Amino acid sequence: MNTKPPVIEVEQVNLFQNGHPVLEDVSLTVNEHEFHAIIGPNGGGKTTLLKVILGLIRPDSGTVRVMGGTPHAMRAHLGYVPQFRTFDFQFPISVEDMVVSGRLGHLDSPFRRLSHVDREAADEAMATMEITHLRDRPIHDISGGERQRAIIARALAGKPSVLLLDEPTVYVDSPTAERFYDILSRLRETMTIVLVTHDITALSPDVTHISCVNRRLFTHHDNQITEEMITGAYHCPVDLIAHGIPHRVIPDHDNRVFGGR
Ligand SMILES: Nc1ncnc2c1ncn2[C@@H]1O[C@H](COP(=O)(O)OP(=O)(O)OP(=O)(O)O)[C@@H](O)[C@H]1O
Repeated sequence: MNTKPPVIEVEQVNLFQNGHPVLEDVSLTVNEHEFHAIIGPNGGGKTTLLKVILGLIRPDSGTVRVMGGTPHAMRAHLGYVPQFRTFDFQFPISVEDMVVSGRLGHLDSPFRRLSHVDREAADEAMATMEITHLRDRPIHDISGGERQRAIIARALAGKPSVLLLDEPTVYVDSPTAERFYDILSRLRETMTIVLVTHDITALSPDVTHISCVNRRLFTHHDNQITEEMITGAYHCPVDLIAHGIPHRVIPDHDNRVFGGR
């Protein structure tokens, strides 16, 4: 019998921002080695939900547990890849400097210098993300796909058990996204992956579970996007055409249905 607690357990979370509900009665369970995609429209609450899981935002009610503990106590197990646009790629550092900065959360004292253990973890992360050959290049001087792999390597340098990614494929073309998903599928052998995206056409076929969030959360316990989930979360009628990789067509919004937000 598996007695391990779920990797992530969100129970009946409600959260308001400026008096407006952003998450309403949200519950989500993610188990070890799942590749869980959270989809939903812009402004649906995807980033907020990730920040609640990370312990960066406290919900107004409900509970969040990470590997049975509080997000704060378990933060060393969490690797976070924020949205691409939050990084300043004009900053004058090399790819290696950027990746090794992912070790800073592991320094037990502000006076401890980076050790060979930190350097080795950064080397391993660069090898995993296939960017070792770029290590000395300035981050402003590499392509969008290479930058994307560098920010993920930075999260991997912390040796997380869970990798949480916010819109990781938003600035890359589809061959680059496919290569990136191959790497994520390999990573799932050693960690749990949670990915949020508004782009449901770009989802990996290796995703094991899909949830759809638009203030409320709808979960489907396999990797199919159902019409119910999309209609419930996007508040619009949707025709779904499945070809292994889910595809969808969203007709014009019906304002009578859409009026909710
Ligand atoms: N700090 C904040 N103060 C006020 N409102 C906020 C704050 N953070 C988020 N919101 C609001 O909460 C809602 C959800 O935002 P969130 O960024 O979580 O959505 P999202 O699904 O990640 O969107 P996107 O796909 O555009 O990144 C939005 O209406 C947003 O304006």
